Amino acid sequence: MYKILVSDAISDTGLTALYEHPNFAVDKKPGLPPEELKGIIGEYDALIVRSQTQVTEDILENADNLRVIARAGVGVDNIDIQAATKKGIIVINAPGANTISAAELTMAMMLSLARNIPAAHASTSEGKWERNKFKGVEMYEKTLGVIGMGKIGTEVANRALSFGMNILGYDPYLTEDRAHQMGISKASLDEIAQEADFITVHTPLIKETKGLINDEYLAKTKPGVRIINCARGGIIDENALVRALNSGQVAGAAIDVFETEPASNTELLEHPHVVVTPHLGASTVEAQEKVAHEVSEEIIDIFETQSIRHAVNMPQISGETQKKLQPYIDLAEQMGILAIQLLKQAPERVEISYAGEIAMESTDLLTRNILKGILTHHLGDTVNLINAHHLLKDQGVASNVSKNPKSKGFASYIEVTLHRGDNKANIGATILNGYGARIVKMNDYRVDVRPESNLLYIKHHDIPGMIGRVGSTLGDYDINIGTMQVGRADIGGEAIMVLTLDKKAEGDVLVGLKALKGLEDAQYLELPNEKVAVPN
Ligand SMILES: NC(=O)C1=CN([C@@H]2O[C@H](COP(=O)(O)OP(=O)(O)OC[C@H]3O[C@@H](n4cnc5c(N)ncnc54)[C@H](O)[C@@H]3O)[C@@H](O)[C@H]2O)C=CC1
Ligand SMILES: O=C(O)C(=O)COP(=O)(O)O
Repeated sequence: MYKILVSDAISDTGLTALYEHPNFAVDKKPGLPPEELKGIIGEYDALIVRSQTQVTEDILENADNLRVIARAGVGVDNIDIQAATKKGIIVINAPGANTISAAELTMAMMLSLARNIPAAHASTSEGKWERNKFKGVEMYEKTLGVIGMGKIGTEVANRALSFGMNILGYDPYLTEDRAHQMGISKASLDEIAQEADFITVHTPLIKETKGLINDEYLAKTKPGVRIINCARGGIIDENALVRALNSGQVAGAAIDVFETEPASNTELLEHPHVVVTPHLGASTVEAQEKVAHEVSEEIIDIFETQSIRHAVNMPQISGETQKKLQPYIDLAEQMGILAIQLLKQAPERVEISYAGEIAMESTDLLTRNILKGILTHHLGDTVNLINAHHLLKDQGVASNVSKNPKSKGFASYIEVTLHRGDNKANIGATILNGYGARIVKMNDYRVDVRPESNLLYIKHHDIPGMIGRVGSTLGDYDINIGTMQVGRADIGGEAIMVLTLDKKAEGDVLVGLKALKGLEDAQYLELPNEKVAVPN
């Protein structure tokens, strides 16, 4: 039974899949003080939050069983991702599920600003009739600057186009082509400052966007500009905004999100030209059901089938790339497992190279699988795909990944080399069309071995009778040989043998082999059964 803690107000309807699943038990405890959360987090396998719960490093210190933190929404700035990654905890979110709601709130805020609706409402409900005081402006033919043309920014731009606005979009990923297709203009931040009558921000809160709209930027804006923030508090410097509102440089601002929440900057909150809401962008029936439903389904998938779709601390790969990488995923981990056994000690340096078609794909997931295979040997089950890079660095191991789209004879080829001092071990592998995974290089010798559960690696001198002696020794121990491969550099020189066996070859068997004339070393290499694909 997996225990799930829901620590913010999340839609029960959206959580139905978890409530009804026999393998999951859900505890709903919204509004827990941090110390209480820290006290109980150790009991849980997954945590579901919105923006309120602050998932800090301190709280995660006690999260010994936690495998997943799910953000029922988009922004993950309330979660210490680095601390979660270090502990191997997957952080997922529900991108897209609240896009429409956030875009619609942005339009509502823009209209409220343009037509002074909240102030007019307050005055009218007090019995006043101040028709002149609340004269507004049209949005038609005005210029809207959209900073951050992601999912929400795009929906806002589309809606604003239908109001007859000219749209200037700024986003590091916005291309001329896409802007053209959408019927908007790609612009710089400065161009937006100079030309926009309304500016709305839709970026995440990250180092680059913190204080993006500050005194300096506001000084460059068109006098009388109106500013909207339905993204994250902190993208706009609140005190700078108050100064610009007081000077009249900014005619009005509509703010849904604040530097600290609940909001406490009274100068901003009480300003007559400001419209404020308490972080309501995603607060609709539809968005709340969708975000809760999405994270519930994904949590079930992660625990039941190990499939992850929206991890924030894992490489995001497209379905197409996933299909291409799939055959290599198990092979990558097998290569790591074999390479570390071959090296017989912890590596100081890991080199991974991708050649051919595979080098043209996004290979981070494969690298993580290789590193997981290597690190698990000494660090055990604490290693997973999330923390593999981190743990490698923590262990002081240098790593280098190189990619060369030119292949070395195979359509795709991966090589892993581990170094420690003068010692080195390497494994090269490929997927042969129609034949599956093959190890084609071991310690610089060419071989052709299917990765199977029981492998025997033998270093010997290239002298007559070697194969026979090894075969009969294994026979003495009742060990059947599946396949046998011999590789040698020069006739009569050093050589290797790689055998696939029907069972383990440990202890006495290795002692017996090592006693054979001409045999230098014998190593049993094991691949856990569950990591070995059914032979084809
Ligand atoms: N008020 C609310 O309740 C809600 C707020 N949000 C917030 O809205 C924001 C946007 O969400 P989505 O559109 O879903 O995310 P998204 O990831 O689809 O879009 C974000 C865009 O910002 C761009 N960006 C990053 N750095 C930038 C920079 N320095 N300058 C310009 N653009 C930059 C990215 O390239 C990306 O296209 C997030 O901060 C999210 O947390 C989302 C939902 C509800
Ligand atoms: O999804 C987001 O980024 C939001 O800001 C929504 O926050 P909430 O889930 O309403 O606390």
